[in-house]
Amino acid sequence: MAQQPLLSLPEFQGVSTGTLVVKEPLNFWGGARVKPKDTKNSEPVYEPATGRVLCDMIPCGEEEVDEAIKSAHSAYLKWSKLSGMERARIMLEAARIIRERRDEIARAEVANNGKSITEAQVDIDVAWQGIEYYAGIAPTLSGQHIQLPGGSFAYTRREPLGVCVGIGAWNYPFQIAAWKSAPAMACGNAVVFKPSPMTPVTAVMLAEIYKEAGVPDGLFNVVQGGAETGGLLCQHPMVAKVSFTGSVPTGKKVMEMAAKGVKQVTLELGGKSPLIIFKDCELENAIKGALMANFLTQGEVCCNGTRVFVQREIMPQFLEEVVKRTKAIPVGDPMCEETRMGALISKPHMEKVLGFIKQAKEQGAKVLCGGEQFVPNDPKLKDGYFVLPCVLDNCRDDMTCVREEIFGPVMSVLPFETEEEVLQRANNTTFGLASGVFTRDIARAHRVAANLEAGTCYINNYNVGPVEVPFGGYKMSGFGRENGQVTIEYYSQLKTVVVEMGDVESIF
Ligand SMILES: NC(=O)C1=CN([C@@H]2O[C@H](COP(=O)(O)OP(=O)(O)OC[C@H]3O[C@@H](n4cnc5c(N)ncnc54)[C@H](O)[C@@H]3O)[C@@H](O)[C@H]2O)C=CC1
Ligand SMILES: C[N+](C)(C)CCCC(=O)O
Repeated sequence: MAQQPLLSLPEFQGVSTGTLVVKEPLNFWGGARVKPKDTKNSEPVYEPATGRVLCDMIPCGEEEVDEAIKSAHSAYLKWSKLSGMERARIMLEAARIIRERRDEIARAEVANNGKSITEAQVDIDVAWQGIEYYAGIAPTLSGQHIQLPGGSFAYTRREPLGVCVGIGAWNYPFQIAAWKSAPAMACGNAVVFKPSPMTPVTAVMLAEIYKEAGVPDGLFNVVQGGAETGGLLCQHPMVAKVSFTGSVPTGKKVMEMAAKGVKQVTLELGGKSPLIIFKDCELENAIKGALMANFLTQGEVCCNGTRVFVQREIMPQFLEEVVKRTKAIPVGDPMCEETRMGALISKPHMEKVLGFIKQAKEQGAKVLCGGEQFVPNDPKLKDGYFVLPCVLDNCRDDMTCVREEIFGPVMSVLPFETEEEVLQRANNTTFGLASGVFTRDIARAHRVAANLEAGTCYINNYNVGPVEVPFGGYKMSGFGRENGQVTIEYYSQLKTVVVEMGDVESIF
């Protein structure tokens, strides 16, 4: 039965805040959208900017997860036989279609996630760039030839793993689906992706685009659901690998479940990253860097530099300027081009973030700006989950706002005196996702980068994420990498073939 592609439905065109209603099924396997079998556990999905119900998320059960995985496996058998050039051609076509439909996808993302359209467009660009990048790598995958005595030799083959599961978070729904599927597919794997139950809308768009580009049916599948569905995926015997983005506690559970089946795991977990600003920095850039490190996607970014260490001598100028610019961030309707900060993902999450700010005040922090719920004048936004971006002064290292991941628009500022002291304080955390340093002293910049315990260190910038560059954590922020050439290692395995050219020399 021919299905109309979801993207061509009128409901996805010219979407503005408060207008999108998604009725189509959001599961996808065997090359088509699939209606859920049992709707009894359905959960409402909200539009963060309005608090309105956007659609229902109907979780997949055991039978459906099994169907999706089997469909992935049959596609894997075909896809893995193609040459890298053949896979690349299809992936490049998918990247092209995403570019062409950037606006529709970005609008759907904004309706479901609440981030500003300006940011969502960049996210979609980064998604197609990831697919394009791994399309470029696919034809280069190769093994090694090793000469042995007597004319014998060995060679290695870089082979796919099989069916890979991706489990995504709600902060970058489309981009995470692309970042996980692109390297997996370039290596010849098939993918079953489960988005966060709060952002089920855009992953199925990616599935339809891959289909349109020409992947075999079943190569990229979407199953909706929460913890239970995620658990079924991690424990399924036909799954070879799980790549997870989310919180540390859930990451641990995923790792435990995967361990039972000796499945490979990539974990992209949370952070509480330090950004260190020395007095010899170019202050204008450091201020811009601090804003970029804290306020993208309403602060809901795993690698945000939320502990901003500022050398004492420049603290007054830094605070004055950062507060002025934070107050000037236009918060409101995320579909408007001028908006720079939209709504948090959910009401409970907004309350959690406001709770962190309240606790920070109780522990002695001073709110220099923001930190309150915001109700825009536009009546359709009155039930949205908006929080004004917040700068906290008088912070100490032992405060909850400095130790725990808030995942909201909250910057904690901490003074420091010396390089040695700030390095020790910056590393005094169980997380290790990212870090940043602003200084004009080249030697200091590289010394600090070498001594920070984090998977990424930005020198004189923050939160730039080119797809050519590996991204991932140290310590409890996870392991494995996304993006960059190295990620091929995490989606493939090496087979050694040993070839005897003479007779077998047996000792028996
Ligand atoms: N590192 C990052 O990028 C992110 C970090 N977070 C942090 O996590 C907090 C909670 O956010 P959540 O979305 O609830 O994160 P979460 O870690 O609970 O969920 C992430 C994904 O894992 C799935 N999941 C949940 N339990 C599972 C289980 N037992 N087995 C398999 N899959 C499971 C979820 O359905 C979702 O798709 C946030 O407030 C934030 O601090 C959240 C999202 C992204
Ligand atoms: C795109 N960038 C670099 C801001 C962060 C993406 C990582 C994430 O939070 O999932």
